[in-house]
Amino acid sequence: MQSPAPFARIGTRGSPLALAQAKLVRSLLSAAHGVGEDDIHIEVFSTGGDRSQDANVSLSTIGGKGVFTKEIDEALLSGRVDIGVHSSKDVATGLPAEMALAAFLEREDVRDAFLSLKAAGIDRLPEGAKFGTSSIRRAAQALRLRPDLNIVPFRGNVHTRLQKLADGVADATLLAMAGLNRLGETHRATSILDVDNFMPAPAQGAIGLAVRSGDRRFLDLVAPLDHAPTHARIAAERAMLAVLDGSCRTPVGAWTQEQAGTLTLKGEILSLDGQTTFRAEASGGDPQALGEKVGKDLLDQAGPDWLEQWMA
Ligand SMILES: NCc1[nH]cc(CCC(=O)O)c1CC(=O)O
Repeated sequence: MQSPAPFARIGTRGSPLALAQAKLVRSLLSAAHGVGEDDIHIEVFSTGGDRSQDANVSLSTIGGKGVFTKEIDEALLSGRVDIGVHSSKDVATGLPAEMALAAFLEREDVRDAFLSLKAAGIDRLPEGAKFGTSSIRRAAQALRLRPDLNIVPFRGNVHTRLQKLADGVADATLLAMAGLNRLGETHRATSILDVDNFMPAPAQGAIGLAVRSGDRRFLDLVAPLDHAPTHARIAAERAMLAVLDGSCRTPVGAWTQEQAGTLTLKGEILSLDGQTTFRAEASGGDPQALGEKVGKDLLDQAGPDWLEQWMA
């Protein structure tokens, strides 16, 4: 006998952070629609990003786009799951027309944390200290302040990285406060970094829900979970990133504030060594137009060949 179809099927990665996020979405869906949590299934997928993690391969080597989402996207489009739950910053710009990031939960702390068992802040690290990060944005921002730092590759889920820190693989690292908070590991942050020196990744700290664009039932189902101010901020930051080509080889930071429906978006692009920075800022009410404006301003400042010049 075939069991009845569940109310909804959620697709997620299997890391503790991804599972915590999927369970949060399940409980919110359950409350919003008055259905039991056991009627909302969580399906776990291993993505290319997860599989390459053990080998400590850098993400830029794998080649980026959707490396943490591809298998879930495919399951969504083929109808194996109905809702993909993602860290929005891991979702590529330029999604296929058949799928959409339809809702965003209220954004967590957008900032990065500094973590070290040896120094109270980045300025206190000894000359040439090992700075663990596989994020080209974090590496460039750290090198901008401390060109002497020795950047070492640092991948794996949050707990793996905390263990590597304890093992002395690096003297310090940066992690998103959002991830630490969602895992109940807030206390692991040595200090929280200011957004001017450490502008977060576009869309950092926001859980995004992907659904099939034409599937009215699930569009309606996730709608009550959408937090409009977060949605607007993420839309602006993703529009900016799309203009910059969304290359994961490009250090990009973004930070949006919202006040009474007006967004202010700050963006920056950096050279890999952190020694060149371009910044732009604008305000407006239309997230898409605002993001495109700031993105184009950054491209104009840097010149059309900036990618090639800096990445050569
Ligand atoms: N690529 C890993 C990743 N994707 C999203 C988060 C943090 C959670 C978030 O931004 O919502 C992290 C870990 C980190 O950067 O520390």
